[in-house]
Amino acid sequence: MSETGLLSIENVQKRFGGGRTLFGTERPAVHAVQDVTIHVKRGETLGIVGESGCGKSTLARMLTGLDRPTGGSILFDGKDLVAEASRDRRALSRRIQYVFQDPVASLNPRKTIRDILETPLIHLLGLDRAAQKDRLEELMRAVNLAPEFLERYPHEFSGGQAQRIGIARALAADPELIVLDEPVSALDVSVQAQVLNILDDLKHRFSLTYVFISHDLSVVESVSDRVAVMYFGRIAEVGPAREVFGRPRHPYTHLLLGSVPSPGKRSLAAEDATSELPDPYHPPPGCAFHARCPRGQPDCTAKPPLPTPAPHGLDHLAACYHPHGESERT
Ligand SMILES: Nc1ncnc2c1ncn2[C@@H]1O[C@H](COP(=O)(O)OP(=O)(O)OP(=O)(O)O)[C@@H](O)[C@H]1O
Repeated sequence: MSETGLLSIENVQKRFGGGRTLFGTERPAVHAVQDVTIHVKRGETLGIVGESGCGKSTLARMLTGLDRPTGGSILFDGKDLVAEASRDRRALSRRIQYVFQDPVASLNPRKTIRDILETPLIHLLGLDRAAQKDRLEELMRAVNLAPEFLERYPHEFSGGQAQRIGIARALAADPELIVLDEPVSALDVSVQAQVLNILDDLKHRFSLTYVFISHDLSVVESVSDRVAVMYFGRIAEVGPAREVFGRPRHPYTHLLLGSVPSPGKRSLAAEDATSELPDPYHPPPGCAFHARCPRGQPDCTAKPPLPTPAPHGLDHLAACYHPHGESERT
């Protein structure tokens, strides 16, 4: 794996609402993403995990230029992503692609698979007819679908096949980075494994970098080189996957891992832990996890803790005043 940084997310914020109405009253604001800093190397898979409403999709949309941050910066290959998106949206779409959660809904029902896959080949890559034909066949082979399927419509496919088409569409642009937002959550477990295998194969074959978003801990653990655990819009913990899962430092990560129903089945853990999420319009002072935290102390309510490196490694950070220590490995 190359050590070159491809994506630098620096103190990124996204606020929805806020400001004042025409009559001068304050509009309520939600801070969907706050002070998020993550670096992704070329060839790496960054997993982002957290329960519903923690800001995962908002972050994903900012990474693909669909939403603008209200603060901080996102550098893609050294260049400001927001500026690139407004200067040449098409060039950015070529390099960064997005795969959606709902495979069937994300495909235009009135278009054949050929039309769907040709669009990026023509509009983003400008390929001629002969090159399009070769590339279409290559894309179908890459996602294990027979070329005959090109003439069919999305509703004729199962969820797993439709997601493979969604992946082929992302791949058609010949991107460097693919942001996968809950790409297997809508699929049966047996089908999830097929899609994950294809993603792994494609990543190596086409030297891709992935940002893989999921509430499913076991999926994130199986695909990620690094993992960011999000809570209430912020990074609770980030580090190499084996460290975050092997010796979690943040009490929230412990809670997620501890609510695992049975060995090897972590799929519901994030959802199981969704009790008492703070009100996003009235965030608590200090650490947002404090009220649920078994290690909470009075100092936790002063101000939000900053991500701090672990004694065992500078690349394993936890935003906690009282993190679990080296001796408490799970
Ligand atoms: N367009 C919007 N306007 C106002 N608030 C929004 C908007 N989009 C998201 N939010 C709020 O921002 C917060 C983060 O939402 P987001 O969808 O990013 O979370 P998520 O982790 O992806 O959740 P899920 O898995 O349910 O999609 C939530 O409180 C949500 O209600």
